[in-house]
Amino acid sequence: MTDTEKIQQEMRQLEEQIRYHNDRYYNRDDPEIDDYDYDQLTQRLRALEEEYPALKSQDSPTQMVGGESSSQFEKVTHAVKMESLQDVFSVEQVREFCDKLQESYDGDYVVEMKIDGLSVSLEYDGGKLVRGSTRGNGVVGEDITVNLRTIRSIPKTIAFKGPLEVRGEVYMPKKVFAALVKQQLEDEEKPFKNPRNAAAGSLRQKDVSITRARKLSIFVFNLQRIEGKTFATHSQTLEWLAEQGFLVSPEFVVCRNTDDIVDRIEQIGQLRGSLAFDTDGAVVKVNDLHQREELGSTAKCPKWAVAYKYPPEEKETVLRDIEINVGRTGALTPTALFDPIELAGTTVSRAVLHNQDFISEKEIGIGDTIVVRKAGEIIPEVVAVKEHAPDSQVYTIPHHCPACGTETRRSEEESAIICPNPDCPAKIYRSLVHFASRAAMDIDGLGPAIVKALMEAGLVRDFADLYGLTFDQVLALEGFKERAAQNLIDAIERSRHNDLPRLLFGLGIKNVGHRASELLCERYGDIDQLMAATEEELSAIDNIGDIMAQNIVAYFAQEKNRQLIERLRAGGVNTTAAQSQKGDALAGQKFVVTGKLSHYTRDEITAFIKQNGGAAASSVSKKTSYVIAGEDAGSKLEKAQALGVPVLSEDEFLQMIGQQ
Ligand SMILES: NC(=O)c1ccc[n+]([C@@H]2O[C@H](COP(=O)([O-])OP(=O)(O)OC[C@H]3O[C@@H](n4cnc5c(N)ncnc54)[C@H](O)[C@@H]3O)[C@@H](O)[C@H]2O)c1
Ligand SMILES: [Zn+2]
Repeated sequence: MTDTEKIQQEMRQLEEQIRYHNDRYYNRDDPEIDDYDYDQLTQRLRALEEEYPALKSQDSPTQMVGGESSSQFEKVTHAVKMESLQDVFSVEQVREFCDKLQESYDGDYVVEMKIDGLSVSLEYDGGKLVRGSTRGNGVVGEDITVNLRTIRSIPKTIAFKGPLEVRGEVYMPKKVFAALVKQQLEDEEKPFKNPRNAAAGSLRQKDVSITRARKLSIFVFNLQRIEGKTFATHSQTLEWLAEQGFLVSPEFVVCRNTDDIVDRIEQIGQLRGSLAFDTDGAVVKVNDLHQREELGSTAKCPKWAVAYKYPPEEKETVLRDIEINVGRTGALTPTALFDPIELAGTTVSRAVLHNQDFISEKEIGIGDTIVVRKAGEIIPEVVAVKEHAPDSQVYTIPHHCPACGTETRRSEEESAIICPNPDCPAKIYRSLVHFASRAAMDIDGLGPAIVKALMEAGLVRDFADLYGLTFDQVLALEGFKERAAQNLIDAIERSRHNDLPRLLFGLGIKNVGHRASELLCERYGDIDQLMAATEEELSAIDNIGDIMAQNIVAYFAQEKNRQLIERLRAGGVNTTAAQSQKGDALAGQKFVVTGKLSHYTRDEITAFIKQNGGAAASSVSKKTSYVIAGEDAGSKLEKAQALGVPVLSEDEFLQMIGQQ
């Protein structure tokens, strides 16, 4: 291979890697690598493209903004392109940027915090919020108005009555993120990696109640478009937007020269750990709006701004021990315990080591000096071994389960070491904790410590045993007074009446999360129907994959599990679903409900649509199959008539689904 060919090959490989990570990050909200490592890839590709312009691909990912819009949402074409930012990784590069600008510009700059969230556009007209959308690929984004309406810090009405579009960053406060991850770990769900992905995953949701529960917030950082008013500088627009009720870029500072800019970047760097939100950099912007126009943009970024990215903080410490925990599925997970260090504003002394491959690859041994990194709010991770201890050996996960002594084995599919014993007390313990957790059966007061006590007293060996517990048995446990014992018995009693998705999730069938449980229960009215379902039937349901279908069938094929279900039923636990789907009569059809209805509320009608396999949208388009119009239906009805979309009365719709 010639040198040129080698470079070309490297470039194509980098493009492919970057595209893969873009998809995980933007489209699936589930990145595999952290931003720092991702930025290394793009920097390398950009450097090669600059050096060898002839080898650069037409559609190189360095020229593209963000991701694709999901077909789950209506598309929105942005009136003003939502650009990305050119980023730099050293203060020298910030100076270069300013020096170059100052050849033609001698005005002020604004330095802002770069909030690590998700970019959105908000459009107002007549003083009302009329539409909100994601950035998407910068030109076409997704209509997420209903989701954005759940965010309290987004004003729904403003004093200004003209057309207005602003751009802001939706984020999840650090505290909310920490609580969410804690809950996800308790429920043994895959936790979000950082607040940015949590915000994106919460916002791009079909189920608006999830968005609402996630307590997102926003900072508005740009005036995209306005009619009937003009401004001279960016800082004036931010001040005016604040008067209109927007939360604008926090503590933005106007700087006169490069030294002030650099000082401010350093100050923000100091502040980052103590802020209530996650930041991944500082943005330097030309303040003069006329100058911005003059400077214009590249294919992807404005030329009047630059984003400085802070390096992730890394520290050295000594690895003192490795703790092994046996999870619900039997996987032995190793956790590093090291001398406490301060990282990104918090004290850390633990980091997950994932699996044996991770440990072997990095040659991690107890006593070694290790490097630990934490980028913003990201869970701390061991980057490398800095120095091996003199007698250090690469750690191996034990060959026997620390909880039951059974010989462990390697599960290739998860590259995990697992305890194969179905009666392993550690597994039972974790399953019971999961079963009782908030997202599952929600048995208040049945936390890890009580589960342990019940197991040690020999009272509980599986879920069904919980429903045979008596007041006297609980009272006899150490530390239980009458009141507490009664509360626990009452909470167990309440859980008998839970809807089926909770029970299903609580069973802990591999890969069957909270959402999947709901989907399954919409399709199957009770557990017997679900138990009778075949793999083909299950995997035909939207969002239920082949593997999940296999796991469900395998779970119910086991005699032991079938008996467990019978015993739960005998213990009075509800096994029917309240919200089961009646059919798929409306499959593939899209409805818009408008006006005042007489028999049902709009939400109820929407629920009927969904139960029958249809989809409900908030705005009428050519793709709308029917508009269901009640009394006083306004503009949506007019639009339907203009587009020739069929209009149904409430009664007609109810007849259609066999309700009348
Ligand atoms: N880990 C991964 O796999 C992966 C994959 C793709 C992208 N990424 C990360 O995503 C980023 C690239 O994404 P990008 O194109 O959105 O660029 P960017 O995040 O570097 O910068 C642009 C964004 O900054 C936001 N922003 C926040 N505060 C702002 C402020 N005060 N003023 C102006 N803008 C502000 C805007 O929403 C804008 O969209 C990089 O940090 C990269 O590391 C990571
Ligand atoms: Zn075991």
